[in-house]
Amino acid sequence: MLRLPSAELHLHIEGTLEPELIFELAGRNGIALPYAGLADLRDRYEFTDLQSFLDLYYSNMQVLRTEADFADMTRAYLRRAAAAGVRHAEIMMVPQAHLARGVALETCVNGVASALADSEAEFGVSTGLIAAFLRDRPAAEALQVLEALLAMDAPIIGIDLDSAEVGHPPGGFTEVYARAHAAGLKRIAHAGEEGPPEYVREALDLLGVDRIDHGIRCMEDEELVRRLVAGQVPLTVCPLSNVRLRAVDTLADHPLPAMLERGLNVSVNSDDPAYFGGYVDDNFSQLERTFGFSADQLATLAANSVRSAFLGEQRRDALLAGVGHWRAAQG
Ligand code: HPA
Ligand SMILES: [Zn+2]
Repeated sequence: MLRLPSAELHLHIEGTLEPELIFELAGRNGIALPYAGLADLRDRYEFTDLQSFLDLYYSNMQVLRTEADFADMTRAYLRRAAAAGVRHAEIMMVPQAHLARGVALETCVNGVASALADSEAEFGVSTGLIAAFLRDRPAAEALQVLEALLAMDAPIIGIDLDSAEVGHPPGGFTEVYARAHAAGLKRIAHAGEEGPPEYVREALDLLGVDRIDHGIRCMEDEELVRRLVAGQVPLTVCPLSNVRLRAVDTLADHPLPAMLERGLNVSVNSDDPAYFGGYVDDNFSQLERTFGFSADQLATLAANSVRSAFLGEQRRDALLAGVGHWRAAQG
């Protein structure tokens, strides 16, 4: 069967480090991991909330040392994403987490960017790179890193804000977002994953975001839902992530069907696929199984992802035509 083509807009490249690659990179770099083996590492993928995931996620990043490590990780994701039907991927990386470990900005940026540069030819996946900043670190540090990225002419299309959400509202980062806007970058922020609807509103009003990552808690605020529908603000939803981080109890409790029903501009994304039980195709197939989504609903989700991507007109139209072709093939 033809794979549903889509754009993946919410993807942390460091969250694509599969256990096998973690061990391979640790071996290559002479790093002793605190796990008895692959099974022991996998056993730790039981999360109670966002923070319990972040602790393991930041710890595993220590295996990334060289440009080749970042490039290999990125290439492995692109290969897997292509198999999942992803035709365009906007990929986040988190420079501060690597700088804190003594890895140079050039090492991580150039490593990821080198794999992205070959992606369209190698995997048929067009790409964009997004720098994510840590909201639980000072905004001044984020601003400093943004300036360094601009100074090195890093090939980024936008910025994002991630990590521990509750207690770290978007409003603290207005200066960073204003600087990014002035530099011609797109603005994205995680909001409304664990944090309240008010954080979504702040991201819109104070940061001027073009897109919200997650945003699922908007459903608690009718006025906010109306505003998001009216503006067709893209919400990059990550269903399996929300289950694994206990933002929802089970997939059957996920608000995605209700969000679609309300006319919100929602797409399906994998977030940190190595940690959350699957890539975009896994998300789609579990949604289909749980909610019995129709071909029209699946095509709407895919078309939303393409329309919400920061793409040139030609590529966007080609990908939308692919979604139309998939829909027609479903009968
Ligand atoms: O889902 C997430 N939320 C916040 N920060 C993150 N960093 C990686 N994944 C996530
Ligand atoms: Zn995320």
